[in-house]
Amino acid sequence: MASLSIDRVTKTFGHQAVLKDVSLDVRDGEFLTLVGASGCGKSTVLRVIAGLEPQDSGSILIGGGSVDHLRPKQRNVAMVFQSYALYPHMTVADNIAMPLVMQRLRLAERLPLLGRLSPRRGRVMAGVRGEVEAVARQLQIDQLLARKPAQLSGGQRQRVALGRAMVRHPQMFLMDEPLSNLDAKLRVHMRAELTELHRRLGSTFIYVTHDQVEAMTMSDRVALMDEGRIVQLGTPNDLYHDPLDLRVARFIGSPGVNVLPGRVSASGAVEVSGVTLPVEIEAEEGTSVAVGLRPETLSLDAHAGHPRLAARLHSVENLGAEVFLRLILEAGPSEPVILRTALESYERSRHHGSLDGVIQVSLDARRATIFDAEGRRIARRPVEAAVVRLSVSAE
Ligand SMILES: Nc1ncnc2c1ncn2[C@@H]1O[C@H](COP(=O)(O)OP(=O)(O)OP(=O)(O)O)[C@@H](O)[C@H]1O
Repeated sequence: MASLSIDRVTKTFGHQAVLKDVSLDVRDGEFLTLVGASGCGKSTVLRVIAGLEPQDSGSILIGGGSVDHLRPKQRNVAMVFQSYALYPHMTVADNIAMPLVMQRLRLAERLPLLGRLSPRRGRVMAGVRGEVEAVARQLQIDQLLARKPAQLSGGQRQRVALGRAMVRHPQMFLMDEPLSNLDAKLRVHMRAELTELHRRLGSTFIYVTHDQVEAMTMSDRVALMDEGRIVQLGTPNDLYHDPLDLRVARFIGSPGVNVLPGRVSASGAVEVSGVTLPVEIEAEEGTSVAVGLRPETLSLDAHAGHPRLAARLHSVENLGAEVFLRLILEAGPSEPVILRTALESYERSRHHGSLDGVIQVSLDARRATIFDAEGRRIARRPVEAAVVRLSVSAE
């Protein structure tokens, strides 16, 4: 177990700057996920931590000490890949044992015939077998130890790859899209298994994925990367509810955030799609802004103090417990916005015929996030709070 500190790391391939001044502190025992679109540099960060790729500048510290001068083996970190990288001709037991065999037997002792002559080999291998069995029991693959990888399911193969990483008791686990070869159902199952494994081992996990659901469901904290930089580092809740950049708002969440063009009024309020949001932001009158509205901030039911947008129903996606409605705003962009609601609310509105013709959609402005033309979040405070503050200071 160890903490990790990445300090102003840069990396260039040819003329392409792939990592641009990346800094990141990961706590001992933390599950931290690097998430971002393909090519943003996530795997390169992992490879630099592992020592598989030297950085151009900056420093990597594991457990408080620099590892810049250490070779991959000496860093005592284990990497788990999407392609399980198992040896097809070896049994599960031999695959898991491999790192220990390489560590503990000399070259001659590893040779099939010559090795048998070594008096040490039997003792070492008995110990290795015990450790392999213990790890296999933890991963519930102990009944598969005699099989070859071809005789395993995808999920079982991934567990063997995890076992091979665990058996070394590394300081930290580096995982590069380990679930992306699995089908959707198994991925959901393995997400829960990995979270549980992390809890049991108490080790530091650095996990790379382009799947925001994996990042949101498994991690203590998430670092969202774009074009070689970390755009935001925070808890899943921070990234979802409090994105500091429009790229974060757009990347996190499914269905995605609605983004509407808005304009700052004379009072500092935001006008969007024909309504004025009861918020006050720190921007000049006339400034163009982008208003981020998560699908659950829109509602079919009227709420006191919530502005209402006029819209027409475009299409309905019923998931059983909840329903996504695609709506075209009467005063807004031509592409639909998405409203997420409980089935009962949808059924009620449908029953009352209020989904026919023009629908009044209420909007919870307190949960809207507002961004400037560069996509940076603009600070805001609710008007009600501002009014209270003004009246207090006037007394
Ligand atoms: N060894 C290399 N030589 C040249 N370019 C490389 C090398 N490794 C990575 N790159 C480039 O660096 C960029 C970042 O790659 P990286 O694999 O870190 O991205 P990623 O975010 O992990 O993407 P993905 O999700 O597709 O794996 C890409 O444009 C890639 O083509």
